[in-house]
Formats: sequence, C-alpha cells, structure tokens
Amino acid sequence: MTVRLSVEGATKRYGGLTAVDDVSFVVPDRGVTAIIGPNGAGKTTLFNLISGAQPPTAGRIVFEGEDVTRLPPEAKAARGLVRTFQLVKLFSDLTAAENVAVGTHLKTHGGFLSAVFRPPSVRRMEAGITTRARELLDLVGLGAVADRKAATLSYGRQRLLEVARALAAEPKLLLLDEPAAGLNAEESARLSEVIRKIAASGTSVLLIEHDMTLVMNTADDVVVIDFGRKIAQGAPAEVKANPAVIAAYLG
Ligand SMILES: Nc1ncnc2c1ncn2[C@@H]1O[C@H](COP(=O)(O)OP(=O)(O)OP(=O)(O)O)[C@@H](O)[C@H]1O
Repeated sequence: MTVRLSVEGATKRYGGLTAVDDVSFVVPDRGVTAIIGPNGAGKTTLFNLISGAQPPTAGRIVFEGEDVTRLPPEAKAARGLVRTFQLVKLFSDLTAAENVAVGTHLKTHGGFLSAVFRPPSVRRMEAGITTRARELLDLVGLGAVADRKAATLSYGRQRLLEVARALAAEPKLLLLDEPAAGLNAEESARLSEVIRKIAASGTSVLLIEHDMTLVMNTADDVVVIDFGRKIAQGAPAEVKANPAVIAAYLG
C-alpha cells in the first residue's frame, strides 16, 4: 500500500473547545475511506483541516509525501487534493457539460487571453475538454442530460454533477463532503456505484457521510470520530461491531 494522505495528530481548538483532538490516520492510494461519527463529533472540522479551508491548531497534513498543512485549498487542489461541498455550488445557467468543462479549466493553463483569442492550440484543447466532460458525465450516469442546464436537473443529479466537475480537475484524492445528503435510497445506491467506479479508476476517495448504508456498501476503511477523537478504524463490518462505536452512536 502506498500512502496518499497522512493526517498526523490533527488538532483544532476553538477557545476552550477541542473540535478535533489529536487525530491520525492514513488514506491509501486506492479505495474509499469514510469518516463517520455522531453529530458534532468534529467530522466537518477535520475535513476542513485536510482540504485547507481551516488551519489546524496542531498536527500535520501530508499529501504524497509533502507537508501541505498550511497550504490554501487552491494550492492543494493543484496538487490533486480536490473537495466537493455539502451544498451544491454549480453554475445553474450553464449546461451539465459546461459545468464539468469549467472544472477542467481550473486545471488547464488557457487563462483569460487565450479564452478570448482562441488560437488553434486552445481550440484543440477545448475539443479535448468537451470530450473529457462527456466521459465524466457518462461515468456518473449523466450522459443523457449533458446539454441540460444544471438548474433543471433534480437535486440528486446536481450532486452527481458536482462529483463529475470535481473529477474534471483530475484529483488524486477526492474529498466528498456528505455526498448522499438529501438523496433518496435509489440515488444513494447509484452514488455508491459511482464512488466505487471512481476508486477503481485510480482516484482514492475520502468522504464524510451520515448515510450508514452508503458507508457500509462503499467504504473499504472507516475512521470513527467521537468528541473530536478517533475511537476506531477498520473495515465497515469490524467498525459496526465495535462496542465503542455502538456506545458512541447510542449515547
Ligand atoms: N467555527 C467554530 N467555532 C466554534 N466552535 C465550532 C466551530 N466549528 C465547529 N465548532 C464546534 O466543533 C465541534 C465539531 O463540529 P463539526 O461541525 O466539525 O462536527 P460534525 O461531526 O461535522 O457535526 P455534524 O455531523 O453535525 O455535521 C462542535 O461542537 C461544533 O459546535
């Protein structure tokens, strides 16, 4: 196993409250890792420390061997550590394919001038982007609605579109913030398949999720947080049977 992400003693304090307390775990370069825990356990805060949205009070975040603890989210994204948000942030007036293409542009070097003057090299690149956008829409099962405006898609499809857009940035590690929030059982099952496909294609996935069915069906490894501390880690079935985990959820 090669380590993709290493969280080392991550700690976040807000005044007297320790939201994340000395949490350490590694995410391998393949498969799906899930972070679970009761409400207020510190999952979102931990995610923010990893993505760069907030700096830790102590501890390190190491991505592909590089200490990225203090890097802002854009710098992490450029290195292949890309996140989605719990609230969908799509361009509602653009089509599904255009939304994905925007994700690709974040990774290419075209810039404003070449977007205006569009020399042949840029046009070739754009054709490539369109092809790639459609491939990614197919991957998440949205190929048939590629030309529909994002705003006209169901909430479940918008969430899948957001995943496709994040993939356009070619992440090595995709961070998904409660990807199943607001989805019905059928959409959640489809999402689970999509996440497995992403992992099979070589992008490792780290997600926070409340939907236990999704976690149990999708994750290879589960990290359990309670009151900011890691209380368990292991395969889904193992974690589910762990007395400390059962107590945390019942308490
Ligand atoms: N900016 C902040 N200032 C002060 N306290 C905060 C801040 N952000 C989070 N907290 C506190 O830190 C703790 C962990 O919150 P966090 O949102 O990370 O938990 P969570 O596991 O993501 O919860 P949920 O499952 O409800 O989303 C909570 O007690 C919360 O009130």
